[in-house]
Order: sequence, then structure tokens, then C-alpha cells
Amino acid sequence: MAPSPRSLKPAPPPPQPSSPPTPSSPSPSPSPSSSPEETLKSPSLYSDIFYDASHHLHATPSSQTIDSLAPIETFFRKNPRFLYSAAALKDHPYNPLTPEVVLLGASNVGKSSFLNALVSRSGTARVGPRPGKTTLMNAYGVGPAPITPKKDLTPGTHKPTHPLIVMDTPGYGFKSKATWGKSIVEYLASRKALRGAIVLLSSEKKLLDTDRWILKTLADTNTRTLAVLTKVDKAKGRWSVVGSDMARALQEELRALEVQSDYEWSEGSGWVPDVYLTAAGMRGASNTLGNGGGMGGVRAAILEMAGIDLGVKRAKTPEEPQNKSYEGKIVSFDDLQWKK
Ligand SMILES: Nc1nc2c(ncn2[C@@H]2O[C@H](COP(=O)(O)OP(=O)(O)OP(=O)(O)O)[C@@H](O)[C@H]2O)c(=O)[nH]1
Ligand SMILES: [Mg+2]
Repeated sequence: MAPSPRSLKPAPPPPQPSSPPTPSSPSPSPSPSSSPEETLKSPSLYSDIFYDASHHLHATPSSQTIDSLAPIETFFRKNPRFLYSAAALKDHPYNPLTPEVVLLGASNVGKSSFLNALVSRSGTARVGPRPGKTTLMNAYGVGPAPITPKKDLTPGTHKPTHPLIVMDTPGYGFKSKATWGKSIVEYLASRKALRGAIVLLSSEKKLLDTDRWILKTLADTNTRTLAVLTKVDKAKGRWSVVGSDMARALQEELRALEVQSDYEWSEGSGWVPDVYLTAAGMRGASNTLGNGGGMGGVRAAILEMAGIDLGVKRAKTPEEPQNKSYEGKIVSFDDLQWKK
């Protein structure tokens, strides 16, 4: 499956790493019309938590979606393997066949923990309590070994060992290297195999200036973007309220960037309208669908972004939901198809 080339444009320079990002408050926005916060106990009980474009928070208990999301979990669980580290764009091997997705976010936001939760294996990527744990771009192969037609194996092309590459990156901000911006922006702008970026934001914090900068860089490099909140179990206040507020601020930011963009980088075609809420590194979380809460749905969204179709449809909300507050618009897997 050869990735299609993206039209490119130079990205802006990153903010100075020497000046720590100043948190800024999201602009006020209306409260969601229906909010299930009264009923959501712990993110670990949910396989799919996302906040959609119409400002509805959807949370699906694991028991309701396990059947439909289990094949996707199995895909991610299969054969995860560290492939290589890269300090600069030139260090990435030629890759004409395997789709790549990249994890981006501030230092300590939980990128490596998120990767471990994706593949349901805590030791895959190294995690640390202090910022600056990951110092290079680290590529991980995910999924069962694909069958590659001989005609695709042109000279210089290695046989793919995995159907998907997930790229972990050093965090931006505190303790990150000054070269971070340059090498990662180059990767975003030039890597033909790149199908999309997953931007991780901490539920413990507001949107940072560096987060705004990376979102703008993604718009300017025409990179598909999926936003994910981490650490919802550590949110200060009710996690569903904190998560919803953060998700709304993000959606506003993305909509503003879309207006400025020179590309068709818009809601649905450039960025995914749903913001996913996760608790990947949460201690004592249920291991039913991997490690942590909210991982089921986000795995499906990542496959969608990478253009990998396992033929799995997201389960519909039951006719008679256990709790009425789960009603509202449900974004089906089909609705999330990228517009061509
Ligand atoms: N409670 C909780 N802790 C988390 C979660 N995700 C990550 N952590 C913790 O946050 C700390 C940082 O996690 P990492 O995964 O190393 O973060 P990172 O973004 O990869 O950090 P850098 O590589 O330094 O940029 C670790 O102590 C994790 O256990 C989460 O969802 N909930
Ligand atoms: Mg890391």
C-alpha cells in the first residue's frame, strides 16, 4: 500500500526551547447540551471515550464494544517491535510501503505510555516519571506481518515486517533538545510514508503555546491530525468536565487554523473532529482492552487515519442504553472516512 505524496510547504520555526511554554486559558465556550459526567466513574471502565464535533461526550463501557474493537486490539497486540531510532530525517530508512503515524506532544505528556497501551505491552517503549525520557524518534512496527506482492519490492525496498509504523518522539518543551523542532518538522514536512499525527495533550494542563505551535505546524505541513487527551484519571476536577473543556478548546483552535490553511486541511479531511480521552498509564487500570481507559476507540481512529481497513465496524449504541445520558450523536466508523 504505497502512501500518496503530500503537497508541502515550509513550516514555521518552533518556539524557543529555552523559554518554557506559558499555559494559556482556552476561550470560554458553551457547555455541552448533554453531559454524562454524573454517571462516568472511572476512565478505565470505558473502551471508547470521545468528544465529538457537536460537543457530545460519548463513553462506551468496555462490555458494549469489546466484540467490535477486539480485532483491532488484536492487531495492535500482535508482533510489536522496536525498529530503529532516528535523530534526523536522514536517519529514517527509505519506506515506500508501510504507513507511518507519529506521536507528538509535550515532554511527559505520556506519549511512550500511550504507545505501550496501544500495543498492550508496558515494556515496549521506555517510560519515565521525569520529562525528557525519550531523546530520539523511535520507530515501532505494529501488527501481523503483511504479505507484500513481489512487484512492490523494487530495488532498495525492504520487505515490510509490519503493516504499520508508530513513531514515538521526544517531547517538546521542558528538557527537550533544541534540535527537536528542526528534525521533527522536517519529518512532518517530507516523510512520504506519514499518514498522520496523533497529538497528545495532558488533561492535567491547559493548551500550551507549544501545543498551538505544533497544531499550526501540522496544518502548514498538511498533516492529518488526531487529538488525544492523556491522563484523564489525573484531571483536576471531574475528569469528564475537564476533558470536555479541553476538547472544546482544541476544536476551536483547529477550526481557527483550518481557516488560515492553504490546504484542504479541514475538519474531517485534515483533522479528525473527535477528540479522544485516554488514561493510558493509569495504575490499576483494567486490562480488558489493553492497558488503560479509552484505548479501544483511539486504536480504531489510528487505523482509520493510517488507511488500514480491518473490515471492523464500530458497534452501534444499543437501542436501550443503560443510561440515557449516553444518547446523542454517535459518530460511526464510516463517518470518519477521509474525504478524498
Ligand atoms: N496517571 C497517569 N499517568 C500517566 C498516564 N500516561 C502517562 N503517565 C505517566 O506519566 C509519566 C510520563 O510518561 P511517558 O510516557 O514517559 O511520557 P512521554 O510523553 O513519553 O515523556 P518524554 O519521553 O519525556 O517526552 C510516567 O510516569 C507515566 O507513568 C496516564 O494516562 N495516567
Ligand atoms: Mg517518551
